[in-house]
Amino acid sequence: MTGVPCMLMRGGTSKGAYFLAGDLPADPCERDELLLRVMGTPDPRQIDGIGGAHPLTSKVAIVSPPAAPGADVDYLFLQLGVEEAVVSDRQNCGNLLAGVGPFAVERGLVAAGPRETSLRIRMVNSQSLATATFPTPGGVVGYEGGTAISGVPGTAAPIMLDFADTAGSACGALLPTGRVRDVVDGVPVTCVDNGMPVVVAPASAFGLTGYEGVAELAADDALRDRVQSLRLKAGALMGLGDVTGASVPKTTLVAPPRDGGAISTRTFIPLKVHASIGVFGAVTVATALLMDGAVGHDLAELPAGGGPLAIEHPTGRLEVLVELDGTDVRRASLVRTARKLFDGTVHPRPGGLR
Ligand SMILES: O=C(O)/C=C(\CC(=O)C(=O)O)C(=O)O
Repeated sequence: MTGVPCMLMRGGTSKGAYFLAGDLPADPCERDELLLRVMGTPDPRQIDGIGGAHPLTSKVAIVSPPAAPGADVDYLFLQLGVEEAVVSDRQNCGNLLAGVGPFAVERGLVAAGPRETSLRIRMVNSQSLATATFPTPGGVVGYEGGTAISGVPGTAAPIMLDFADTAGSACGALLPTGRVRDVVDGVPVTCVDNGMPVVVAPASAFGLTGYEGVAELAADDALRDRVQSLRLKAGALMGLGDVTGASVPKTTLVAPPRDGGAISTRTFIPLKVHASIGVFGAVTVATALLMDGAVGHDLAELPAGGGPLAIEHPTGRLEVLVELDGTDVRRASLVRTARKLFDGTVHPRPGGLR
């Protein structure tokens, strides 16, 4: 194989390579090996590939016609390592999800509506459904618009994402330990999965304010070790087994809001500090905030009468609406943007990983 049709897109605050499943090897091992060569993994700079040398820019979306009724397209997300030759399908990515609808229209997998298009997307990683609604003026994807999202310069067309069945995406239950609060390594935590397995812990338990900058947190090796120890134990409690090399669970340190939002967050994915927060990460943290007794509930400023929660993060805020009925999730929704960066043929580095 010399070249593979590929579209590079920004999806929300991430960037990834989008492929039609039919353009990639059917065998998952062959496919993953090819994708590592496409991204330039393993290499801290990914200099011989199209990866951006960070987990948020070392991502792949694979889109295909639906394998079962109930969806318009299927979307498999793969997280590729940067320094390590690993490919993981153990988590969703709600940021790349934003680009899936536009990509499916661009590739002719689905017909666009005359003004906007609504697609049901099966997130194969968790077998859950998302509905994406985005502008398609004149039957073509409109990327331009007036919607700003924190962490991305400028504005673009809004992409509405709605979720109905994301609880227990990777762990099988919203509260995978069976409790709303646990104590791990002496730290009170809430282990929760509403689209992303997350360990929510108070920043104060780590001697932090929770408002530190990304560079400061990233330079703190002792903190990194404590986060790893916490997530290893919490991951086992959540039924995820040995998560040493896994991309989940994430850890989010929470503190009272200070910019008019619901909560302040600093998130580790799983050990690198996130410049903002993932989509499902934010949905999951917002879900915890709404539960009596959960870590974060007592620190949060919740809007009287419900409504969207603004999750503050190092580069702004992400607003998510989560509707709970006790510990049953009714729905979640939020807005993202996406942009086509290039469409062409990617030429992977020739075979052999090392
Ligand atoms: O947590 C991560 O690895 C980062 C993500 C994943 C994501 O989007 C999500 O949580 O839905 C991101 O910011 O893209």
